[in-house]
Amino acid sequence: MARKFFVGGNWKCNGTTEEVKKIVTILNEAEVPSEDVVEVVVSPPFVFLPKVKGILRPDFQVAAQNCWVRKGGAFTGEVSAEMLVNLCVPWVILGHSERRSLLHESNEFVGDKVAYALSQGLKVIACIGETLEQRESGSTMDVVAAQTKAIADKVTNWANVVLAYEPVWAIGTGKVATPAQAQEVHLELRKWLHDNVSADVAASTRIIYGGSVNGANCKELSAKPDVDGFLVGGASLKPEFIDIIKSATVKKE
Ligand SMILES: O=C(CO)COP(=O)(O)O
Repeated sequence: MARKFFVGGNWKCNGTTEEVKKIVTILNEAEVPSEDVVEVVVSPPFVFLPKVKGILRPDFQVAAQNCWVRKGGAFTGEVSAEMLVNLCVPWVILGHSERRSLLHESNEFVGDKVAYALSQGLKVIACIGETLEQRESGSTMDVVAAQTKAIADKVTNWANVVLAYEPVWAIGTGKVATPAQAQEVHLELRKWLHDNVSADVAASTRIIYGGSVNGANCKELSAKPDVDGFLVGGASLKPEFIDIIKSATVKKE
């Protein structure tokens, strides 16, 4: 089954009303491949979501950067999956490494969040990835397999899940994984899905790469057979995000 290229823009905790307008204007004026070729999802901070959704071109979608693990209620400061559904926000990013490390979100907590968000009808960009220390000690695959297993243990239907492999050492560092490094982990993850979930899920689930992706390095990465798109941080706030979207048409090796 062909996997449609997916490009996510994670704006993280950035932007003012003015900057948000500017970014959306750039996106809206860009000529990019059609929705049949590439799925584009931008993820502003919660407070800008309704605004961005209201002015963004209809062929692009929005994602929240997080949501609460269960039904909303007395959880000060949290935003529930139900609220996102109510606002017609179709996607949510869960398990980002910044939340795993800074806010101590465990594999199990992320797995619960993914399952709950899916149960409410959201589509999920689920993030996994190893630290530099883990890579250097040779445990990359063990780490990403454990993170994926915590999700797989709670999820039965993978149709609305995109798996984002984001090595922590590559995030915001300018130190992008080589295309060979990304391909190696993506292929291993696909094998893991094949052996532990199903052949269908392995073949159809999009595995996207994140970590210092920019307009210059995206083409080489997107040529790799198991790189089904990107989750972009810093460069998603700049005009080069358009070049990254366009890398959807790069021929696979
Ligand atoms: O964390 C990321 C996307 O979620 C990647 O961030 P950078 O592209 O800024 O390295």
